[in-house]
Amino acid sequence: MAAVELAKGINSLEKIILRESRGSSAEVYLYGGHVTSWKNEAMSMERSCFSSVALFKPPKPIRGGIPLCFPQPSVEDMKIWPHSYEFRLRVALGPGGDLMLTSRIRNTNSDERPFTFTFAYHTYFSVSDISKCSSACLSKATCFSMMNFHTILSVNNKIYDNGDAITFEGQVDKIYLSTPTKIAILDHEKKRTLVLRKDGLPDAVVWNPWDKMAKTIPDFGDDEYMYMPSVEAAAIKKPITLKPGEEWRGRQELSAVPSSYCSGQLDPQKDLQVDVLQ
Ligand SMILES: O=P(O)(O)OC[C@H]1O[C@H](O)[C@H](O)[C@@H](O)[C@@H]1O
Repeated sequence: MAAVELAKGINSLEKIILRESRGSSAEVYLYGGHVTSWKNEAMSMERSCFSSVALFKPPKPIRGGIPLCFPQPSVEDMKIWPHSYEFRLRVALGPGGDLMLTSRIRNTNSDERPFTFTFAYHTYFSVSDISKCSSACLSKATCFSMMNFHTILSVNNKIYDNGDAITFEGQVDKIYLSTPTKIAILDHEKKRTLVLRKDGLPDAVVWNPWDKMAKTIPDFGDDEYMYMPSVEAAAIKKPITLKPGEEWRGRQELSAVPSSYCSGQLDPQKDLQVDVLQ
């Protein structure tokens, strides 16, 4: 049976647990509207993950899961972003265990002031150990002859290898502009594909601190960069401006499927129209 439960989480922070009738579940901390867990029991996999050393101590954000990157005014934040807004986050689990996040942000300034913001669903995915599996999977990954997992971008349900697929081989922090609405993360080790669909969020961020930077982040385990890359649906290049009363909507949907892509479904000749900022 589908169920929604309010429970105490780490450090007594309140969280909502969603359970879908076929066994999928998700957990959302009310602090930050932060999804910390998304599981699909049918496939016995954790789909998103949070750091083992994550702090659950406001006002610090929680490391991992799906932090919402948006001005979240504390008294200090209000000094640089002095606005009033209503933010409604809808978190839903679909019948197949898909996780759907819909954010609605409305300008509630009582004067005539518009405000401007950028936004991202800073999604940390749970993937296999890149360094441990790469050589084995190199030989298996006949479709792409890449390392054990990589990201490809797809257009209109057809999957295209971009010929220079994004691989995680070192520190990365890139913003891809005006990407297709669907991004797939292929994890050959786990033989599964994580699919991110987005709406209202034209850009995408790909981030992984890799080993050296990971050691400098207090709430990120030294080795966790190997298991939790971040691929984020975002609106960055063109900030969103809302006048009082106006509302913006940005949606991200995640699903997980067994990897079934093969070379016949790929067209390496197709180029993606993606600008890389850095
Ligand atoms: O440490 P955080 O504030 O959570 O940020 C972690 C990372 O998030 C994003 O992906 C940004 O593009 C990176 O520049 C940043 O380092």
